[in-house]
Parts: sequence; structure tokens; C-alpha cells
Amino acid sequence: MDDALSRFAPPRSSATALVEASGLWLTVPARPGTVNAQGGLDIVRDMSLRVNAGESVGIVGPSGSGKTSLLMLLAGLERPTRGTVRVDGVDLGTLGENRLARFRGARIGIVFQSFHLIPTMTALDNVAVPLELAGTRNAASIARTALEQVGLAHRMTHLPGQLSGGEQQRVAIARAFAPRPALLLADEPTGNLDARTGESVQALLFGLQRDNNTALVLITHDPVLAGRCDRVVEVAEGRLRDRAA
Ligand SMILES: Nc1ncnc2c1ncn2[C@@H]1O[C@H](COP(=O)(O)OP(=O)(O)OP(=O)(O)O)[C@@H](O)[C@H]1O
Repeated sequence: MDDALSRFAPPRSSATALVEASGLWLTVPARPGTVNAQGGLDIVRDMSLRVNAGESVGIVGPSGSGKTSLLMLLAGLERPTRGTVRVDGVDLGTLGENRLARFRGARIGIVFQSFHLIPTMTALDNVAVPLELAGTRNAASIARTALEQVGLAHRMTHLPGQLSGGEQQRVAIARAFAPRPALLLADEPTGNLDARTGESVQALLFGLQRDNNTALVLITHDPVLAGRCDRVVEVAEGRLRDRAA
């Protein structure tokens, strides 16, 4: 970690949640007929969530209920209209865009349903380039190790289009874990994969999460995948409610 990022080095203690989202609202300009009293549409309504270091939390709920919006807020990819998100002791709302992007690169990994790899870059570059951009020394060697860990030692020089869906998601997982983030956010990570491939990607994800003591917040429609998490919370109409795992 370079000097600029070491400022974010966490005072990690078991007493403090790794993620502390408090009173989150996300309001967007409304479509006709869906307005709140102020003339906006409330997508996220007063959500609060704590996630401890190393804990896995499944997020379930109907389509359109606000799951992805919550994940975007936790990643700092959306700014809440009201409320705060603290990750690793840092209030994301206090960071400008550049520092927020650097913080995210160092502390938060994200895995999407549709992989989001850069199609013109090899598997190795898809993992190494974000590390280089973050100023990480030995980026190529860290990326190689990350790809070996996800079983892709033999696919490093392939482009995403030359890889299967499962292999592409493994590259995305290697990219997400390579900076050793404290928090991994995953949005339907097996949603585009067949059942068997999805199972092996699930095993990989939870294995890396356990080995690195990474907190995991995972959106899924798959009850089996949700059931692998330490805890499941349900989103309904923009609100959160806890339920037994
Ligand atoms: N920027 C935006 N502007 C307007 N509406 C939005 C915006 N982002 C999300 N929405 C709406 O907010 C609601 C919640 O969307 P979100 O993607 O968070 O739901 P979700 O629970 O993840 O759904 P799915 O399971 O289908 O992915 C949806 O009705 C969506 O259309």
C-alpha cells in the first residue's frame, strides 16, 4: 500500500463494525404517480446495516426492491440523499471523488453479475491494471498469484471473449480479491452461470472470503446461496428487515 492509501489504514477492532450504514435514504427524481411529499421517488428508505469484519450477509428481496441501490451506496458509487456509510472507520461522505475512488480500490472489491471485464485486455491485465493504477508495487506478480488462486494459471493471456462465463467470473473474483479488500460486495455473482459452474464459483467466493477474513455483502435471488451466508436480510419496497439465516 502506498503512502496515500496508508492514511486509510484501519483501526480495526472487534468492537467496531466494518460497515456501518445508518439511516440511508436514496431519493431520485420521480416518475409521475410515484412521488413523495417533496416530489421525489424514495428508492432506499431509512436503511441501516452493520456488518462485522469477516461476516457474510445475504441480501434478498423482490426485483426492484432496492438491493442494488443499497450495494451502490455501500460501495460509494451512489451518494445517499440522507444518512451515512462508514467502511473501515471512514465516512464515505467526507471523501471527494478521487479519494473515494482510491479508498474503494484499496478497501472494497465488487463482483457483478455480468463480470464487467475489459474485453480488449487479457485476464492478467484485467487484474493487474487496476492494481497498477492504485500505485501497487509488483502488480503483475500479485495479479498472477490471484489468478492462480482462482484456478486460472493456464488462462492468463486469454481475452475475456476467449473464456467461458465461469472463467470470466473467476477473473472478476481474482480482480476483486487481489488488493485484499476488507469488504467484498457481490451483486448476483452466479446469476449468469449454469447451476454447476455457479456452485464452483460460490465455493471459490466463500473460500476466499473465509481465508482473507473479508466481509461479504451478497445480493442473490438464490435461496441456497443466501443460506450460505452468516445472516440474511430482506429488502422490501426500499426498506430492510432482518430474518433468520
Ligand atoms: N437512478 C435511478 N433513477 C430512477 N429510478 C431508479 C434509479 N436506480 C434505481 N431505480 C429504481 O429503483 C428501484 C430499485 O432498483 P434496484 O436496482 O435497487 O432494485 P433491485 O432490488 O436490485 O432489483 P433486481 O433484483 O431486479 O436487480 C427500481 O424500481 C428501479 O427502477
